[in-house]
Amino acid sequence: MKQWPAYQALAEYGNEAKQRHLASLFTENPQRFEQFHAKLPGMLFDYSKQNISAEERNSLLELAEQANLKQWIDKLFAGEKINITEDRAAGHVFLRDLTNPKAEVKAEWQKMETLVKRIHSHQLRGFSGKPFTDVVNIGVGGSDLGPLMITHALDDSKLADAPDIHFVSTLDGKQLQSLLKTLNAETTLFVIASKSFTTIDTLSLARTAHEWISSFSQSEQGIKQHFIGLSTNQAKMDEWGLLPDHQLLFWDWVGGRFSMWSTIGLTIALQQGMSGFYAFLQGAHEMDEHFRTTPFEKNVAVLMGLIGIWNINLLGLMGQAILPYDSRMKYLASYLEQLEMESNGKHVTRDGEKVNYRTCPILWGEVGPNAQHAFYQLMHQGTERVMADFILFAKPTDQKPRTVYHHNLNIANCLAQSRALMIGQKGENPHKDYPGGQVSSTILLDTLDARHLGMLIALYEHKVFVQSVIWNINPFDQWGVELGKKIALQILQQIENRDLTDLDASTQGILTNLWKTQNEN
Ligand SMILES: O=P(O)(O)OC[C@H]1O[C@](O)(CO)[C@@H](O)[C@@H]1O
Repeated sequence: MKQWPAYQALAEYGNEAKQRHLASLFTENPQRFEQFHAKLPGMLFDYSKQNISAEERNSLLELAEQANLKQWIDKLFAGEKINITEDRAAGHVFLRDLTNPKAEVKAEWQKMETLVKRIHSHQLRGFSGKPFTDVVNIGVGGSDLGPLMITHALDDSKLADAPDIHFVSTLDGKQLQSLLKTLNAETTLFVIASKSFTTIDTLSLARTAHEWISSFSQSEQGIKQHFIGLSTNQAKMDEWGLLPDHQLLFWDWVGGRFSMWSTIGLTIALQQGMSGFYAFLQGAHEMDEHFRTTPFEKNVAVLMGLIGIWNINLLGLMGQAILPYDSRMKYLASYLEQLEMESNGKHVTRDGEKVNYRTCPILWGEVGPNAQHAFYQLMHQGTERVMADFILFAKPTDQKPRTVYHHNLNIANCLAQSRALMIGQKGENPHKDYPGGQVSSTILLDTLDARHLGMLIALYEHKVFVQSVIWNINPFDQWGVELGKKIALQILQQIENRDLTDLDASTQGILTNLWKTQNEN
């Protein structure tokens, strides 16, 4: 990044920008909103509350040109193998192009549609002949967080004949244990979602679910009706014993954290119907087209990515808050934590050189109105300078007076917080001083529905991609998660054998005390 000529100008601008107060940009320029927002149908992106001037933005746009961003976008959409460490394309964008689907994708959509119909019409039934009322998605990371977020957000518009959808992911087994207490085995269908179909978290839970169903039925064929698999690994699904028409495939060119656009989105289709799932894909495709074809200065994803670069690399901000002002977006922050930090949490360039600049910031977040009563104190008066994304939906869910009142109250709070963080206020004593100057962007979507959610998530995916290009890192692999998994398997064996050999003193000490406590009970 630092080799590009535009970076030198940016470094100087950055030092100047650190000296000014964000609020002064508004007093100096009444046209600031006009000049620092971008729009596309259904979405407005306001970045006027970022500490950036028009010249600084121009230099960022030049940096994008010099880093060959346009060529990288073309490579992404051409399906080139840009995930070099795994020798794969990153093809999630192809899943969303419904007018021009790949043959293998079309075939799988058809299979998914058939399965959804069989479940909705009660053709598919459990071991005792009863239809399914509940579906439990067993998966983790990308095989959990996307569908969890979307089905939670869209629960109000669930189809009348849709089953209730539940999610379990944690290998401690507690989530599954307490969920099973509320379910009827005769009417519960499990979806085993795993790109690799080797993840121990998912397979251990799937085995527990299988034991649970088996404790109610002796019929092998009947038990098989209760399980569906979603994976790229057909052989492993066969080995597990899944029926062929209970297997939905996707492909290695779909990354785990980009997989809810594939058959991993089955629970979304079960809740919203295939038309709802396609609306979700369509929204994402609209964002893909915007990203692919819009000049950089009006391109929301490019601007969002570049503003992140400005904040992180030139202004030194390392915390990114995600603040949706709608409780239906409860899981957005968890989802984006994986999307951004698993993608861009890298310390070497595509060529394997150690970077000499910062990459992905630390993301955290919460539904805005709750976060106001939790961590906003730090943002208003702490010592950390952070950046925030406020996400707001324009339309209330209905026109009932109480609904409209709550909606307006919510909007007022969102706007009050971004304004207070920006302008600050001098207090009667230092304890009541608000320094202000905390930067934010606001994403205003027309309404919360499948299409707009598709647009929002694709926007963040492309922002991540833009930043990866500027940082010259590969956002599509995740080698960092492997070491812990490997060590966990070794330690599990050592726990089972009560063996402390070659473990560090801390691990030995914890295990010794843990075993002692277990023996006491
Ligand atoms: O879908 P799988 O193969 O079970 O993997 C689950 C998750 O595990 C990870 O590999 C990280 O451990 C994620 O990238 C992925 O989304």
